[in-house]
Amino acid sequence: MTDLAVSVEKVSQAHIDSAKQRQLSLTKPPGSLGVLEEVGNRLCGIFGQTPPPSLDLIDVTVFAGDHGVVGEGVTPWPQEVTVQMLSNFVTGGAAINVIASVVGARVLVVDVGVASDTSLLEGLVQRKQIFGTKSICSEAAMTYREARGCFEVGRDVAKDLIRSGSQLLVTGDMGIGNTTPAAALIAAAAGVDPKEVVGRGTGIDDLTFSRKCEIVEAALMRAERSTASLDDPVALLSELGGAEIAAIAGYVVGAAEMRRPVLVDGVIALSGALVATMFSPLIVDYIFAGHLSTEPGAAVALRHMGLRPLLTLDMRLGEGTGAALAVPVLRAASNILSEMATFDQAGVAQVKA
Ligand SMILES: O=C(O)c1ccc[n+]([C@@H]2O[C@H](COP(=O)([O-])O)[C@@H](O)[C@H]2O)c1
Ligand SMILES: Cc1cc2nc[nH]c2cc1C
Repeated sequence: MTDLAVSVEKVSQAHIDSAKQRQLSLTKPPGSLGVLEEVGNRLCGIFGQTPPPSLDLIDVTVFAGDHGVVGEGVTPWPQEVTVQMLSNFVTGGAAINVIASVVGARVLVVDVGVASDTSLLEGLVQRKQIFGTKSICSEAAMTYREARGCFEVGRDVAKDLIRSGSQLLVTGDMGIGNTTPAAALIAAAAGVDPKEVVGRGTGIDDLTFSRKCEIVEAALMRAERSTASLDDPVALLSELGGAEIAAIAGYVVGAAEMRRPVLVDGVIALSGALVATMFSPLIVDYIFAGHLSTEPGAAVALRHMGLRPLLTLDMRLGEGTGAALAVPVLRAASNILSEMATFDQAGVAQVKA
Protein backbone atom coordinates (compact mmCIF):
# COMPACT_ATOMS: atom_id res chain seq x y z
CA MET A 1 0.00 0.00 0.00
CA THR A 2 0.93 3.64 -0.36
CA ASP A 3 2.72 5.58 2.37
CA LEU A 4 0.51 8.56 1.51
CA ALA A 5 -1.64 9.34 4.55
CA VAL A 6 -5.29 10.10 3.89
CA SER A 7 -7.62 11.02 6.73
CA VAL A 8 -11.33 10.76 5.99
CA GLU A 9 -14.13 10.65 8.55
CA LYS A 10 -17.33 8.71 8.10
CA VAL A 11 -20.29 10.86 7.04
CA SER A 12 -22.61 11.52 9.99
CA GLN A 13 -25.25 8.78 10.24
CA ALA A 14 -27.01 10.81 12.97
CA HIS A 15 -27.57 13.65 10.49
CA ILE A 16 -28.70 11.28 7.74
CA ASP A 17 -31.24 9.87 10.20
CA SER A 18 -32.46 13.33 11.28
CA ALA A 19 -32.77 14.32 7.60
CA LYS A 20 -34.90 11.21 6.95
CA GLN A 21 -37.17 12.24 9.83
CA ARG A 22 -37.40 15.78 8.47
CA GLN A 23 -38.30 14.48 4.97
CA LEU A 24 -41.33 12.75 6.56
CA SER A 25 -42.54 16.02 8.10
CA LEU A 26 -42.45 17.99 4.80
CA THR A 27 -45.59 18.58 2.72
CA LYS A 28 -45.25 15.69 0.27
CA PRO A 29 -46.14 12.01 0.30
CA PRO A 30 -43.24 10.12 1.95
CA GLY A 31 -40.53 9.23 -0.59
CA SER A 32 -42.21 11.15 -3.41
CA LEU A 33 -39.08 13.15 -4.24
CA GLY A 34 -37.22 9.90 -4.88
CA VAL A 35 -33.48 10.28 -5.42
CA LEU A 36 -33.69 13.97 -4.48
CA GLU A 37 -34.47 12.85 -0.92
CA GLU A 38 -31.48 10.50 -0.83
CA VAL A 39 -29.23 13.28 -2.16
CA GLY A 40 -30.48 15.73 0.47
CA ASN A 41 -30.07 13.21 3.28
CA ARG A 42 -26.53 12.40 2.20
CA LEU A 43 -25.68 16.13 2.02
CA CYS A 44 -26.72 16.36 5.70
CA GLY A 45 -24.42 13.44 6.53
CA ILE A 46 -21.53 15.07 4.65
CA PHE A 47 -21.91 18.56 6.16
CA GLY A 48 -22.89 17.17 9.58
CA GLN A 49 -25.81 19.58 9.51
CA THR A 50 -29.60 19.14 9.09
CA PRO A 51 -30.79 20.88 6.99
CA PRO A 52 -27.63 21.24 4.89
CA PRO A 53 -26.39 24.71 3.87
CA SER A 54 -27.70 26.15 0.62
CA LEU A 55 -25.08 25.50 -2.04
CA ASP A 56 -24.11 29.01 -3.11
CA LEU A 57 -20.36 28.80 -3.76
CA ILE A 58 -19.61 26.12 -6.32
CA ASP A 59 -16.34 25.50 -8.15
CA VAL A 60 -15.69 23.48 -11.28
CA THR A 61 -12.00 22.67 -11.63
CA VAL A 62 -10.78 21.56 -15.05
CA PHE A 63 -7.51 19.65 -14.66
CA ALA A 64 -5.50 19.31 -17.87
CA GLY A 65 -2.82 16.92 -19.08
CA ASP A 66 -1.41 15.32 -22.22
CA HIS A 67 -0.91 11.66 -23.00
CA GLY A 68 2.02 9.90 -24.66
CA VAL A 69 -0.37 7.16 -25.77
CA VAL A 70 -1.76 9.59 -28.37
CA GLY A 71 1.31 8.61 -30.42
CA GLU A 72 -0.17 5.09 -30.78
CA GLY A 73 -3.12 6.38 -32.79
CA VAL A 74 -5.92 6.05 -30.18
CA THR A 75 -7.61 9.36 -31.03
CA PRO A 76 -8.11 11.26 -34.28
CA TRP A 77 -7.48 14.65 -32.62
CA PRO A 78 -4.05 16.29 -32.55
CA GLN A 79 -2.49 16.75 -29.11
CA GLU A 80 -2.36 20.55 -29.58
CA VAL A 81 -6.15 20.61 -29.09
CA THR A 82 -5.53 20.22 -25.33
CA VAL A 83 -3.72 23.55 -25.02
CA GLN A 84 -6.00 25.21 -27.58
CA MET A 85 -9.02 24.22 -25.47
CA LEU A 86 -7.31 25.59 -22.35
CA SER A 87 -7.14 28.93 -24.11
CA ASN A 88 -10.84 28.54 -24.94
CA PHE A 89 -11.66 27.78 -21.26
CA VAL A 90 -9.82 30.81 -19.90
CA THR A 91 -11.50 33.12 -22.39
CA GLY A 92 -14.94 31.67 -21.59
CA GLY A 93 -15.84 30.10 -24.95
CA ALA A 94 -16.14 26.40 -24.09
CA ALA A 95 -19.23 24.35 -23.22
CA ILE A 96 -18.17 24.19 -19.56
CA ASN A 97 -18.06 28.00 -19.39
CA VAL A 98 -21.62 28.22 -20.69
CA ILE A 99 -23.01 25.49 -18.43
CA ALA A 100 -21.14 26.76 -15.36
CA SER A 101 -22.60 30.20 -15.99
CA VAL A 102 -26.14 28.74 -16.29
CA VAL A 103 -25.81 26.95 -12.93
CA GLY A 104 -23.85 29.74 -11.20
CA ALA A 105 -20.52 27.98 -10.75
CA ARG A 106 -16.99 29.33 -11.12
CA VAL A 107 -14.49 27.65 -13.45
CA LEU A 108 -10.85 27.16 -12.52
CA VAL A 109 -8.44 25.71 -15.11
CA VAL A 110 -5.28 23.96 -13.87
CA ASP A 111 -2.35 22.73 -15.98
CA VAL A 112 -1.01 19.62 -14.24
CA GLY A 113 0.63 17.88 -17.19
CA VAL A 114 0.18 19.58 -20.57
CA ALA A 115 2.96 18.71 -23.05
CA SER A 116 3.63 22.27 -24.19
CA ASP A 117 4.63 25.46 -22.41
CA THR A 118 1.46 27.18 -21.16
CA SER A 119 3.14 29.92 -19.14
CA LEU A 120 1.80 32.67 -21.41
CA LEU A 121 -1.84 31.59 -21.01
CA GLU A 122 -3.40 34.23 -18.79
CA GLY A 123 -5.92 32.95 -16.26
CA LEU A 124 -4.52 29.43 -16.19
CA VAL A 125 -3.39 28.02 -12.84
CA GLN A 126 0.18 26.76 -13.36
CA ARG A 127 0.81 23.55 -11.42
CA LYS A 128 2.59 21.57 -14.14
CA GLN A 129 4.26 18.41 -12.81
CA ILE A 130 5.17 16.81 -16.17
CA PHE A 131 5.20 17.69 -19.88
CA GLY A 132 2.79 14.90 -20.85
CA THR A 133 2.90 11.21 -19.86
CA LYS A 134 4.83 8.39 -21.55
CA SER A 135 2.97 5.88 -23.71
CA ILE A 136 1.32 3.49 -21.22
CA CYS A 137 1.56 0.44 -23.49
CA SER A 138 5.35 0.49 -23.46
CA GLU A 139 6.31 2.15 -20.14
CA ALA A 140 4.90 3.68 -16.96
CA ALA A 141 2.93 6.89 -17.62
CA MET A 142 5.08 8.75 -15.08
CA THR A 143 7.24 8.08 -12.04
CA TYR A 144 5.73 7.34 -8.64
CA ARG A 145 6.97 10.72 -7.44
CA GLU A 146 5.35 12.52 -10.37
CA ALA A 147 2.04 10.70 -9.83
CA ARG A 148 2.13 11.70 -6.20
CA GLY A 149 2.91 15.29 -7.21
CA CYS A 150 -0.12 15.40 -9.54
CA PHE A 151 -2.32 13.87 -6.83
CA GLU A 152 -1.16 16.50 -4.33
CA VAL A 153 -1.98 19.30 -6.81
CA GLY A 154 -5.61 18.14 -6.92
CA ARG A 155 -5.78 17.65 -3.17
CA ASP A 156 -4.29 21.13 -2.52
CA VAL A 157 -6.64 22.82 -5.01
CA ALA A 158 -9.66 21.14 -3.36
CA LYS A 159 -8.56 22.15 0.14
CA ASP A 160 -7.74 25.73 -0.89
CA LEU A 161 -11.14 26.16 -2.58
CA ILE A 162 -12.96 24.77 0.47
CA ARG A 163 -10.94 26.94 2.86
CA SER A 164 -11.99 29.95 0.80
CA GLY A 165 -15.67 29.01 1.19
CA SER A 166 -16.51 26.59 -1.62
CA GLN A 167 -19.44 24.35 -0.65
CA LEU A 168 -19.43 22.01 -3.62
CA LEU A 169 -16.56 20.90 -5.85
CA VAL A 170 -17.17 19.75 -9.41
CA THR A 171 -14.57 17.77 -11.38
CA GLY A 172 -13.54 18.69 -14.92
CA ASP A 173 -10.89 17.33 -17.28
CA MET A 174 -9.21 18.17 -20.57
CA GLY A 175 -6.66 15.98 -22.31
CA ILE A 176 -6.64 14.62 -25.82
CA GLY A 177 -6.31 10.82 -25.57
CA ASN A 178 -7.37 10.56 -21.93
CA THR A 179 -10.20 8.07 -22.48
CA THR A 180 -7.43 5.47 -23.06
CA PRO A 181 -5.75 5.76 -19.61
CA ALA A 182 -9.20 6.18 -18.04
CA ALA A 183 -10.28 2.83 -19.55
CA ALA A 184 -7.05 1.15 -18.41
CA LEU A 185 -7.42 2.47 -14.85
CA ILE A 186 -11.06 1.41 -14.61
CA ALA A 187 -10.28 -2.08 -15.94
CA ALA A 188 -7.43 -2.43 -13.42
CA ALA A 189 -9.26 -0.96 -10.41
CA ALA A 190 -12.61 -2.67 -11.06
CA GLY A 191 -11.00 -5.93 -12.20
CA VAL A 192 -12.89 -6.13 -15.49
CA ASP A 193 -11.87 -7.09 -19.01
CA PRO A 194 -10.58 -4.14 -21.11
CA LYS A 195 -13.26 -4.94 -23.72
CA GLU A 196 -15.92 -3.86 -21.21
CA VAL A 197 -14.46 -0.40 -20.72
CA VAL A 198 -12.91 0.77 -23.98
CA GLY A 199 -15.13 3.19 -25.85
CA ARG A 200 -15.08 5.54 -28.79
CA GLY A 201 -13.92 8.62 -26.87
CA THR A 202 -14.26 11.76 -28.98
CA GLY A 203 -15.59 9.54 -31.82
CA ILE A 204 -13.33 7.00 -33.52
CA ASP A 205 -13.73 4.60 -36.46
CA ASP A 206 -13.71 0.78 -36.16
CA LEU A 207 -10.03 0.45 -37.00
CA THR A 208 -8.95 2.99 -34.36
CA PHE A 209 -11.30 1.33 -31.87
CA SER A 210 -9.69 -2.11 -32.27
CA ARG A 211 -6.25 -0.47 -32.01
CA LYS A 212 -7.37 1.26 -28.79
CA CYS A 213 -8.56 -2.09 -27.33
CA GLU A 214 -5.17 -3.66 -28.11
CA ILE A 215 -3.32 -0.71 -26.54
CA VAL A 216 -5.37 -0.89 -23.32
CA GLU A 217 -4.82 -4.67 -23.12
CA ALA A 218 -1.08 -4.23 -23.68
CA ALA A 219 -0.90 -1.44 -21.08
CA LEU A 220 -2.66 -3.59 -18.48
CA MET A 221 -0.43 -6.58 -19.13
CA ARG A 222 2.67 -4.39 -18.92
CA ALA A 223 1.51 -2.75 -15.69
CA GLU A 224 0.69 -6.12 -14.10
CA ARG A 225 4.18 -7.37 -14.99
CA SER A 226 5.86 -4.30 -13.51
CA THR A 227 7.21 -4.55 -9.99
CA ALA A 228 4.81 -1.94 -8.58
CA SER A 229 1.79 -3.21 -6.65
CA LEU A 230 -1.38 -2.18 -8.41
CA ASP A 231 -3.22 -2.20 -5.05
CA ASP A 232 -1.32 1.01 -4.32
CA PRO A 233 -3.40 3.82 -5.88
CA VAL A 234 -0.33 6.02 -6.48
CA ALA A 235 1.47 3.14 -8.22
CA LEU A 236 -1.63 2.52 -10.33
CA LEU A 237 -1.71 6.19 -11.34
CA SER A 238 1.99 6.17 -12.18
CA GLU A 239 1.64 3.05 -14.35
CA LEU A 240 -1.61 3.79 -16.19
CA GLY A 241 -2.65 7.29 -15.33
CA GLY A 242 -2.68 10.74 -16.64
CA ALA A 243 -1.57 13.84 -14.77
CA GLU A 244 -5.11 15.27 -14.77
CA ILE A 245 -6.58 11.92 -13.64
CA ALA A 246 -4.16 11.77 -10.70
CA ALA A 247 -5.10 15.36 -9.84
CA ILE A 248 -8.81 14.48 -9.98
CA ALA A 249 -8.15 11.55 -7.60
CA GLY A 250 -6.46 14.03 -5.23
CA TYR A 251 -9.30 16.54 -5.62
CA VAL A 252 -11.88 13.89 -4.63
CA VAL A 253 -9.76 12.84 -1.63
CA GLY A 254 -9.26 16.51 -0.62
CA ALA A 255 -13.01 17.19 -0.70
CA ALA A 256 -13.74 14.11 1.44
CA GLU A 257 -10.97 15.02 3.92
CA MET A 258 -12.58 18.47 4.28
CA ARG A 259 -16.09 16.95 4.61
CA ARG A 260 -17.44 18.52 1.46
CA PRO A 261 -19.39 16.96 -1.45
CA VAL A 262 -17.74 16.41 -4.82
CA LEU A 263 -19.76 16.11 -8.00
CA VAL A 264 -18.00 13.88 -10.52
CA ASP A 265 -18.26 14.10 -14.32
CA GLY A 266 -17.75 11.43 -17.03
CA VAL A 267 -15.42 8.52 -17.64
CA ILE A 268 -12.14 10.37 -16.99
CA ALA A 269 -13.37 11.88 -13.73
CA LEU A 270 -14.83 8.52 -12.70
CA SER A 271 -11.50 6.79 -13.26
CA GLY A 272 -9.92 9.35 -10.89
CA ALA A 273 -12.76 8.94 -8.38
CA LEU A 274 -12.41 5.14 -8.51
CA VAL A 275 -8.70 5.42 -7.70
CA ALA A 276 -9.56 7.89 -4.91
CA THR A 277 -11.85 5.32 -3.26
CA MET A 278 -8.88 2.92 -3.05
CA PHE A 279 -7.45 5.18 -0.30
CA SER A 280 -10.49 4.65 1.91
CA PRO A 281 -13.92 3.06 1.38
CA LEU A 282 -15.41 6.01 3.33
CA ILE A 283 -14.68 8.37 0.41
CA VAL A 284 -17.50 7.10 -1.79
CA ASP A 285 -20.09 8.67 0.53
CA TYR A 286 -18.75 12.13 -0.38
CA ILE A 287 -19.14 11.53 -4.13
CA PHE A 288 -22.16 12.34 -6.29
CA ALA A 289 -22.15 11.11 -9.90
CA GLY A 290 -23.32 13.97 -12.11
CA HIS A 291 -24.25 11.98 -15.18
CA LEU A 292 -23.84 8.76 -17.10
CA SER A 293 -21.35 9.32 -19.91
CA THR A 294 -21.92 7.16 -22.99
CA GLU A 295 -18.33 5.92 -22.66
CA PRO A 296 -18.76 2.30 -21.38
CA GLY A 297 -16.15 2.60 -18.62
CA ALA A 298 -18.38 5.15 -16.89
CA ALA A 299 -21.11 2.59 -16.10
CA VAL A 300 -18.49 0.08 -14.94
CA ALA A 301 -16.86 2.61 -12.57
CA LEU A 302 -20.25 3.71 -11.22
CA ARG A 303 -21.33 0.12 -10.62
CA HIS A 304 -18.06 -0.65 -8.85
CA MET A 305 -18.55 2.32 -6.51
CA GLY A 306 -22.29 1.69 -6.06
CA LEU A 307 -23.15 5.17 -7.35
CA ARG A 308 -26.18 6.19 -9.36
CA PRO A 309 -25.81 8.93 -11.98
CA LEU A 310 -28.14 11.90 -11.50
CA LEU A 311 -28.59 12.62 -15.22
CA THR A 312 -28.54 10.54 -18.40
CA LEU A 313 -28.22 12.87 -21.37
CA ASP A 314 -25.96 10.80 -23.68
CA MET A 315 -23.14 13.28 -23.11
CA ARG A 316 -19.44 12.44 -23.63
CA LEU A 317 -17.70 15.79 -23.73
CA GLY A 318 -15.87 15.89 -20.41
CA GLU A 319 -14.64 19.31 -19.14
CA GLY A 320 -17.03 18.84 -16.19
CA THR A 321 -20.09 19.54 -18.35
CA GLY A 322 -22.29 16.61 -17.23
CA ALA A 323 -21.43 17.15 -13.58
CA ALA A 324 -22.04 20.90 -13.75
CA LEU A 325 -25.49 20.28 -15.23
CA ALA A 326 -26.37 18.26 -12.13
CA VAL A 327 -25.59 21.17 -9.78
CA PRO A 328 -29.27 22.30 -9.63
CA VAL A 329 -30.27 18.78 -8.55
CA LEU A 330 -27.97 19.04 -5.50
CA ARG A 331 -29.10 22.62 -4.82
CA ALA A 332 -32.75 21.63 -4.96
CA ALA A 333 -32.14 18.59 -2.75
CA SER A 334 -30.54 20.83 -0.16
CA ASN A 335 -33.15 23.61 -0.29
CA ILE A 336 -36.02 21.10 -0.07
CA LEU A 337 -34.79 20.29 3.43
CA SER A 338 -34.35 23.93 4.47
CA GLU A 339 -37.22 25.73 2.72
CA MET A 340 -40.20 23.39 2.34
CA ALA A 341 -43.06 23.83 4.80
CA THR A 342 -43.90 21.02 7.19
CA PHE A 343 -47.44 19.57 7.41
CA ASP A 344 -47.93 21.47 10.69
CA GLN A 345 -46.67 24.80 9.31
CA ALA A 346 -48.81 24.63 6.17
CA GLY A 347 -51.87 23.18 7.87
CA VAL A 348 -51.95 20.20 5.49
CA ALA A 349 -53.57 17.02 6.79
CA GLN A 350 -51.47 13.86 6.98
CA VAL A 351 -52.43 10.33 5.99
CA LYS A 352 -55.03 8.80 8.34
CA ALA A 353 -53.63 6.35 10.91
O1 LIG B 1 -16.17 12.66 -19.87
C1 LIG B 1 -16.33 11.75 -20.70
O2 LIG B 1 -17.01 10.76 -20.45
C2 LIG B 1 -15.61 11.87 -22.04
C3 LIG B 1 -15.82 10.90 -23.00
C4 LIG B 1 -15.17 11.04 -24.22
C5 LIG B 1 -14.30 12.12 -24.43
N1 LIG B 1 -14.09 13.03 -23.46
C6 LIG B 1 -13.17 14.18 -23.68
O3 LIG B 1 -12.49 14.01 -24.93
C7 LIG B 1 -11.08 13.98 -24.75
C8 LIG B 1 -10.57 12.58 -24.80
O4 LIG B 1 -11.09 11.84 -25.87
P1 LIG B 1 -10.10 10.91 -26.73
O5 LIG B 1 -10.97 10.28 -27.79
O6 LIG B 1 -9.08 11.83 -27.31
O7 LIG B 1 -9.52 9.92 -25.78
C9 LIG B 1 -10.80 14.58 -23.40
O8 LIG B 1 -10.48 15.93 -23.50
C10 LIG B 1 -12.08 14.33 -22.61
O9 LIG B 1 -12.40 15.43 -21.78
C11 LIG B 1 -14.75 12.94 -22.28
C1 LIG C 1 -12.85 20.12 -29.53
C2 LIG C 1 -12.73 19.30 -28.27
C3 LIG C 1 -13.22 19.79 -27.05
C4 LIG C 1 -13.09 19.00 -25.89
N1 LIG C 1 -13.45 19.19 -24.63
C5 LIG C 1 -13.10 18.13 -23.91
N2 LIG C 1 -12.52 17.27 -24.71
C6 LIG C 1 -12.49 17.75 -25.95
C7 LIG C 1 -12.00 17.24 -27.15
C8 LIG C 1 -12.12 18.02 -28.31
C9 LIG C 1 -11.60 17.45 -29.59
